[in-house]
Amino acid sequence: MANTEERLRRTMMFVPGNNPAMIKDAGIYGADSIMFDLEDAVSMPEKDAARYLVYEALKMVDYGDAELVVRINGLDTPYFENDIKAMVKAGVDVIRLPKVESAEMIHTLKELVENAEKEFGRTVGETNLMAAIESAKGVVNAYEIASASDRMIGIALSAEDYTTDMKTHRYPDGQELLYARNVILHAARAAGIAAFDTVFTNMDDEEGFKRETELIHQLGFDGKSLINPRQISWVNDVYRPTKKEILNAQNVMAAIEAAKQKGSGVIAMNGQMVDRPVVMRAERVMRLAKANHLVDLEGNYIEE
Ligand SMILES: CC(=O)SCCNC(=O)CCNC(=O)[C@H](O)C(C)(C)COP(=O)(O)OP(=O)(O)OC[C@H]1O[C@@H](n2cnc3c(N)ncnc32)[C@H](O)[C@@H]1OP(=O)(O)O
Ligand SMILES: O=C([O-])CC(=O)C(=O)O
Ligand SMILES: [Mg+2]
Repeated sequence: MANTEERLRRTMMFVPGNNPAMIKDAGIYGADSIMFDLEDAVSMPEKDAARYLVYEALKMVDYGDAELVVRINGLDTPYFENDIKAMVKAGVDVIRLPKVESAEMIHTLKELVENAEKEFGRTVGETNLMAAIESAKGVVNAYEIASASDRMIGIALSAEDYTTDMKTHRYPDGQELLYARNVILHAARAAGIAAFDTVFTNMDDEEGFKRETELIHQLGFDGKSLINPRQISWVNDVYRPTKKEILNAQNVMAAIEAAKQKGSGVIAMNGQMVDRPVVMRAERVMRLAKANHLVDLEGNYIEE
């Protein structure tokens, strides 16, 4: 299973695959993952041009440390096979398949990706996969989808299509998404991969966006799909650990190190038991602290 703790994936920003200016500058905003879209942001007559544009960008543009994801067209379209070939040839990090409803769809994707890796001389196994779940059937089959391949790094809720399938729409309190969010989270965690929340389409509603992000952060999502660069800092604000959380994490790491010296995996700290799960949470806080430049290279808190 891919190790989802290797990298932070708080922000996965959609970039329309037919927009050269947005594609060129997509790296400057600091998204953890940049997701070029060949699917619903691109109209039918532009599919081939968008594929070519994204292929060239993947090969030519320096996006720094960002993870590079491409949302290809669905398996029910005439485009996905060419999408897979071009993106694998260009060396994309992750292929995101939309509208996934079964493990078989991931098996098909995996086979085509593997064939393309062989055809274009890439290392077999280097292309990671993820699935967007956009229907009732996808939610019901979330665990079999999440565990369908050891290339899977995550599953994402796609609430625009999902609420359409459910014959509802999106409400400010998100009640209509609660079941799907919980199922997707449990499926991802049970499979040992990442869980991503859906896009928030009103770009000017900072308050509503932050309310939704606080909810998905509380539930345990790794991050969120975004449509606009201004949403990146709003997510990072919610995911940024506080000074108190960082200092506590440092104390936990020091306490468990002291316990290890004495040959124990558990120790008491200020009346609280510190064991493996507490240490794993502390490690995640420290990763977030580093990503937010709140600690120096030795892990010491940097006072503002
Ligand atoms: C349901 C779904 O399937 S959602 C996924 C598919 N949808 C998408 O991919 C849409 C992604 N988002 C966008 O295309 C755009 O944000 C829009 C069209 C919604 C709004 O665009 P704008 O009105 O230009 O937004 P805004 O004024 O905030 O843009 C500010 C800057 O950020 C850039 N920008 C905006 N959105 C993006 C983006 N998603 N990726 C990269 N750059 C972006 C703009 O080009 C602009 O750059 P500039 O200052 O150099 O000119
Ligand atoms: O993945 C997303 O959040 C965007 C999307 O396709 C949807 O909501 O249907
Ligand atoms: Mg969709």
